[in-house]
Amino acid sequence: MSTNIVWHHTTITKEDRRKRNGHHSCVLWFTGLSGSGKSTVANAVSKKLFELGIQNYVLDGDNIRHGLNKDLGFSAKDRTENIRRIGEVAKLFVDSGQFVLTAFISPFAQDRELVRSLVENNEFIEIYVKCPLEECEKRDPKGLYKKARNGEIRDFTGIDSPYEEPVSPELTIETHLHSIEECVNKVIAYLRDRHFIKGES
Ligand SMILES: Nc1ncnc2c1ncn2[C@@H]1O[C@H](COP(=O)(O)OS(=O)(=O)O)[C@@H](OP(=O)(O)O)[C@H]1O
Ligand SMILES: Nc1ncnc2c1ncn2[C@@H]1O[C@H](COP(=O)(O)OP(=O)(O)O)[C@@H](O)[C@H]1O
Repeated sequence: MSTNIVWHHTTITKEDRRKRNGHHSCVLWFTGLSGSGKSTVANAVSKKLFELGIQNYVLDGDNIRHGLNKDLGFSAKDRTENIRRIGEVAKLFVDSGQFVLTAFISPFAQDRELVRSLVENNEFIEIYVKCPLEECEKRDPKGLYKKARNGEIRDFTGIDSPYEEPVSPELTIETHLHSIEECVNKVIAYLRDRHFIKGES
């Protein structure tokens, strides 16, 4: 596929952009069941980072599937391609010197590992948004679990499509046990402790 295509190095490097921004750049990869709280926590962390003057952007499942990935459905093959493309986009954000927060179910461990391998060692932070299926189903913010139980939606994660739990994520947040604010603080504390952002946790 890529015959006759040569990688073109940019004049301004990732390091130049990081220096100008005054901070590191990385991927905060939120993964978890539908309704576990990926979007809610990612957006709240994004707001906090914004207030701290950190360049960041949220890539959200529903939004990406309206545009870039609107040709993809929810078969295992399409989910893998969904995550691969998002991984490539996330890599571009890291290269641009920004934090990128992604909120996708990303149910397959192998797909998440592929994204990890696209960026450098300290640039991928996997955040497992842990919440029991029963609680996600109770929340059902979009009414999708109800539809899945009624058979109106097929291949729904947690119902008739698998979710592979992260084995050793950088961070786990348990949204059925802790408030949104507590979950956000845990992410920010992690970033401070690892010197991704300045300040004491
Ligand atoms: N079959 C099926 N399974 C799971 N989810 C479904 C399905 N059909 C539609 N939706 C809605 O799509 C959102 C998940 O999209 P993602 O791109 O995050 O999925 S994946 O990572 O490719 O598995 C998911 O959004 P979140 O609730 O934000 O996770 C659902 O709203
Ligand atoms: N600690 C928490 N963290 C995140 N969301 C929570 C928490 N407690 C309750 N919720 C609620 O759970 C729902 C999660 O929905 P959403 O963020 O869209 O999940 P996802 O993006 O994983 O599908 C929201 O209605 C949110 O207000």
